[in-house]
Amino acid sequence: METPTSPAGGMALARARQLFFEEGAAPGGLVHDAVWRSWQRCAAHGHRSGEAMVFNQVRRAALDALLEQNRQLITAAEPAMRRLAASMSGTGYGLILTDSAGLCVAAHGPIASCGNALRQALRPGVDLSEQAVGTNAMCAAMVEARPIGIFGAEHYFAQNQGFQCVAAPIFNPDGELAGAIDITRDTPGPQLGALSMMLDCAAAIESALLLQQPAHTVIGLHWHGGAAERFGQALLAFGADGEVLALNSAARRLLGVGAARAGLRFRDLFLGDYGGLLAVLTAAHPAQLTLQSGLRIYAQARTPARGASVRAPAVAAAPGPARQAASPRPPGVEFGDPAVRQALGRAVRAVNAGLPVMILGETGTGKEVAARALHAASACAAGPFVAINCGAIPRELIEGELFGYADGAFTGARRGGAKGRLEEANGGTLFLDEIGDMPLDLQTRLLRVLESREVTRLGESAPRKLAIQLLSATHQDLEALVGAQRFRGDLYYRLSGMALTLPPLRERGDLGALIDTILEAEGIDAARLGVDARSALERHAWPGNARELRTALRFARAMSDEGEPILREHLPATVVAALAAPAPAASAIPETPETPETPETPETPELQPPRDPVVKPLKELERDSIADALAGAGGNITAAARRLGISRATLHRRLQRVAQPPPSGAASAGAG
Ligand SMILES: Nc1ncnc2c1ncn2[C@@H]1O[C@H](COP(=O)(O)OP(=O)(O)OP(=O)(O)O)[C@@H](O)[C@H]1O
Repeated sequence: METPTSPAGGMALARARQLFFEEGAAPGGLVHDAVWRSWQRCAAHGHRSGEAMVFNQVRRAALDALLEQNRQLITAAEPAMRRLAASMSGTGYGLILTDSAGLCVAAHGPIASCGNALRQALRPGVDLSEQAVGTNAMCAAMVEARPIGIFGAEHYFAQNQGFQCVAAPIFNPDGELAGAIDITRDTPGPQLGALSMMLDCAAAIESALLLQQPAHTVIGLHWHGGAAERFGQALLAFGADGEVLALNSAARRLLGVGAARAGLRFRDLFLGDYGGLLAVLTAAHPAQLTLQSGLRIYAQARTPARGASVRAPAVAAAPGPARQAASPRPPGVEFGDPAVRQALGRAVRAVNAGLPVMILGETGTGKEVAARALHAASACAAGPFVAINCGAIPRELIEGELFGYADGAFTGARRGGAKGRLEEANGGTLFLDEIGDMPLDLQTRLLRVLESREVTRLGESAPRKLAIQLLSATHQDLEALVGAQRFRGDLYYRLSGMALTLPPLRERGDLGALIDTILEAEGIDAARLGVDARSALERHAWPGNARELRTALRFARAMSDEGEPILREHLPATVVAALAAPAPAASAIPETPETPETPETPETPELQPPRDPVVKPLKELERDSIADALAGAGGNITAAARRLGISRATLHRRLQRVAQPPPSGAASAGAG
């Protein structure tokens, strides 16, 4: 009688009800103990078995709040519920997801074929707690922390005795009760399959809940290295230093970990260290791990559904967790696109949880802008923001620049030594831009610093403590670089606690708002932008992304008279060229005949060899702006790049280009 997953015998149950409800006596072994305990709780609420009960739904405003509070659970349950709904179709079963208080937060059901009572229960917002509707499977399963079936007369209220229900509890990655999943019908009959389906469904929801959490690595565990598909079941999420961030129930069972896991680390569970696991972990092949008991088990990298894994740098624009962190929006920056806003909000949460965030995106998508915004929205906002462009520092200077040096460490070393950029970032954020360009030997050194959280200056032996928040960015495919052994896999894992992917401008939905924001930031009155010019901007594909847009608006300002309208002809040729390209429809006539015909849109917004007269001022303008910026910054490349709103690497590239003679046959535009 201890496993209430099948109904107690009819005679025994009738006698149990008589004993409990009429004689006030214990039903002994005539009913499952879990059912009896539930009856006792219902009696303690003051209910009588024969009284009329109703399925009450919370009010509209409370329903919205309830669904919002449980968004993470609902989102995690949605795929499994959809699949189950398909296999239940035509069977008379309904499917209910409740929160931990027994309130229905999602339901699927055969509305047409089921009876009125079940129809009433199958609505989000209905209070299905024991206090409201008496003994039921979801509440019993949550109280007993195991799957339970409640059949017919096991229900406390006589009115509910037509129900047959089976439920399994759902625990969140902290081991706390999140809710229950339940399958119910109002016709008698065998319950074959219901229990196992609820168990599997609860496990799938728990895994989905875990995969919603930002984590450095999520691994799937199993005791044998055979069937790869089983690696999804016991999941374990680690932070960047091997701290256990989350486990699902299957992992708790496998590892014998209870709800409390504060301070639990990789080495408390396994022999060896976390870095060792990272070195061998792949999604394709099981890696062997040894438990502290000496037993061997197998681990594989899991690719989470969204955003939070080392193996999945892409951040999908899927609905996020219930408690969204506010997306940062510093002045002069536009993150109006919902996918970008959501991804940034998640990244703020990751940063504040101590996870390093790797920002991915094409050139000019705003990776540095995003890094600064994350810093400004983080708990370290009061500390320094130190950006290092790993591709721009000359090879021979990089070590000293990053790690600092002691007095007399090398010829020309500053007296008294100097702090490196890493030390400068202490208490704040270190932003490693163009991380894919970092030389391999420095990657090794950087990895050591990040793991030990200590830095040793060149020529010194005593390490200094470092407390930094880590952000990095690249436009390269780092996984491919790891595959080609040009980037260390362990450093990649160390840096990508969460990947934040910035979409290219052509895929963003906030181009109009971004144009206005940049106009304002550049001090250009938005009213000056003519309709034709705006529509040209809106139709351009922006291969150079936000940077190209900013440059185009600066160009338009330079080409137009102060206070006069900005027209299409004031825009760079590359932008209006898009309009001159053949339209898919019959007519390829440009909107304004005076627009000069320009060649097809070049791949990058940067200067192409001058091919028509309109390109000439652009190149001259670039050379002049660079010269101005360098003059204003006293010749300092970093400061000049900052003035121009470009990275140091880009400035180096552009300096080289403007210094080059024009290609033969081209107009002598701007080569200085
Ligand atoms: N969200 C935004 N709102 C306003 N301006 C933006 C935004 N994103 C980028 N920009 C502008 O675009 C330019 C390029 O931004 P940023 O340097 O951050 O790009 P990036 O992706 O780091 O480029 P790269 O890969 O070449 O280093 C800057 O002038 C910046 O001000």
